[in-house]
Amino acid sequence: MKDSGRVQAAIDLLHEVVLAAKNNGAAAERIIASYFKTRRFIGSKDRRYIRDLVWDCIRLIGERPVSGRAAMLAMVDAGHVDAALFDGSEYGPAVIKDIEERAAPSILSAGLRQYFASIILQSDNVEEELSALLGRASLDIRAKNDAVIAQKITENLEQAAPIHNVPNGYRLDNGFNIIDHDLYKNGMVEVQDAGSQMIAHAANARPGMTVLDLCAGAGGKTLAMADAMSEGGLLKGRLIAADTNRARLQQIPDRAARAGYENIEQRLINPRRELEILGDLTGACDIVMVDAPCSGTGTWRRQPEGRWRLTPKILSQLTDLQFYLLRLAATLVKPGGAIIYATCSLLEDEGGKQIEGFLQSNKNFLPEKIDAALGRPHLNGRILTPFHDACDGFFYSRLRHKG
Ligand SMILES: C[S@@+](CC[C@H](N)C(=O)[O-])C[C@H]1O[C@@H](n2cnc3c(N)ncnc32)[C@H](O)[C@@H]1O
Repeated sequence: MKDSGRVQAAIDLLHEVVLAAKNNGAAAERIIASYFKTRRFIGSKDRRYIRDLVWDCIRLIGERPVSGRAAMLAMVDAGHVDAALFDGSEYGPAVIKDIEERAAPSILSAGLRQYFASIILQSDNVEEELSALLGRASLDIRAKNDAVIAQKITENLEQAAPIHNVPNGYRLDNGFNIIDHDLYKNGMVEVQDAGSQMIAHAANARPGMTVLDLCAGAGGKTLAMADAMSEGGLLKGRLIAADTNRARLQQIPDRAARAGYENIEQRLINPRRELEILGDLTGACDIVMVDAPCSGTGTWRRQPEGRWRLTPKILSQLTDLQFYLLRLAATLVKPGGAIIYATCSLLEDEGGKQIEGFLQSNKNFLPEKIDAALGRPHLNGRILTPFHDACDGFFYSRLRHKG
């Protein structure tokens, strides 16, 4: 493939990503994968070139561009792509006109910046904090809490470096193929970002408890809590994974079986009718984990096109849902029990402000200090950021029912 053809292919892909961002469509990663799946004739070198160009371009532009071509013109303006490649050839992009709409480079839109947590906006390193949101994500794994497994990792996975201040957390080079490693296949390690691991820790789940993971997804935090609830390799107590998304929930049995936990309950719930399925747990849970749907501003390292999706309307729908889920959790937790609220977002509305609002209208709950060496305390909870903590960005809080 000529370079001009590669640039046009990247423009086509970017255009699909722009439309998906506008219409709440598929993630960029999925779009790129399916593009190449239907074009098997594109060789591996060309694929890599096109893929890198698309990701570099997405990272460069903070605000949704009008088109794939406008996005690529920003790459030209920034000196990353040679204007001569817009050569009007059969497979190449049309020659650049004097007046053409082009995107502008930025980390994020000016309108979005104001929503970030005050601890970031008022920090001496605000620019570094914001640029780190688009940095390269690491590949983190969580090992089962077991001295024998720790020894096996030292012996058989010498590439894994223990993550400072994250118990049982290890970091690998990004491209490392952990999925085919025996330690993964045998359920001794799971892929999980260090930040997510810290949130599961904060739940402080123990054997014998009744624990509900209300937004369990594919079970990342459920499995970490199963480990904390196990004795002699067996899960003791009740661990219930609930979610409104069937496809995500269906991934839990295989993952749980690999980790050796057969008795995790799964419940598919209907949005706004959750108590039809969860009613029996009313006032019965020692811990309710609310890992709520959010804007994902803390995970832009993995999904940088998330910046092109977020609108004030979407943010407001998300904060409404988060508040609703917090109130729902309050009815499910037992007197003396705790809610762990988390979002992979660094926006105040989805973090500290959300908890403030909840505590104002739920006088039965008190925020609890979280013992953790990673992150910083912030507004009745803790905040983790890619710049400060080298993990995805999160806000999390622990709320104790007064009993
Ligand atoms: C941040 S993700 C959870 C990630 C998961 N806890 C993990 O550690 O991998 C949020 C989840 O909330 C789910 N969700 C959305 N609306 C919900 C509702 N009304 N009740 C429960 N879960 C909901 C979504 O389907 C999504 O899987």
